[in-house]
Amino acid sequence: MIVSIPDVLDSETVAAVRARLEQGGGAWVDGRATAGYTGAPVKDNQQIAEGSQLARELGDLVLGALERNPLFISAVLPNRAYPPLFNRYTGGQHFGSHVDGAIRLMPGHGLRVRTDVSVTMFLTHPEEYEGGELVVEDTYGEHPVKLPAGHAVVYPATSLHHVRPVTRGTRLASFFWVQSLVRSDEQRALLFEMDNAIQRLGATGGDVQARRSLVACYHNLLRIWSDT
Ligand SMILES: O=C(O)CCC(=O)C(=O)O
Ligand SMILES: [Fe+2]
Repeated sequence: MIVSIPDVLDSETVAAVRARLEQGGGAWVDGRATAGYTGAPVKDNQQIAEGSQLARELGDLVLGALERNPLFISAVLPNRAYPPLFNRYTGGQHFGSHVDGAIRLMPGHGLRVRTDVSVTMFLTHPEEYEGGELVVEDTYGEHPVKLPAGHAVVYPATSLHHVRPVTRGTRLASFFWVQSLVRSDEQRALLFEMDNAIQRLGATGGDVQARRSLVACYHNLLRIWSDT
């Protein structure tokens, strides 16, 4: 399930984050620093050094905004998140097809995060650069994603994906992974659809008892399918 989450960061916050990243100077390092042995040969970008003060501060801001976003919560059912990273592609840089590693060690914690959901938060406007689409591959084909600054996309970390070459301008983004309460993308998608239907029934003042039964089913499925 690929879900776009609009308006996570407002334009002032995007501008403030970008200003900090653009002054990042020496904090920008070769993106291969965090790539595994299949990702590294196809990865050509830069990232803010993992664990740096800048990545921590801006990462908290991105994560805080997503954790207050009802659509993100409903689609991802987050359990724990890997601290957000920040990347930059320019001058033809790209990231070839790869799958994200299943387990990541949280820097400085010794805690492991199983990567169920991958997140990209766009920080540059689509008109500012050419190319740079995040393309998620699944059994239905290739799905190119290029969203306005401040919008995020979440997609199953099980999918092969790539970022097309940025042939003009610069693409800035934040990206990270979430261990969901529900490991299976199929089960998460069902719960998401059910939650959407429940919200619509609430908004349209539909049958209150039927809605209550659906809410009970939602929670009882979550009880069966979740691990914490
Ligand atoms: O830049 C992006 O949107 C995704 C980056 C990515 O796939 C990764 O770093 O594993
Ligand atoms: Fe990736």
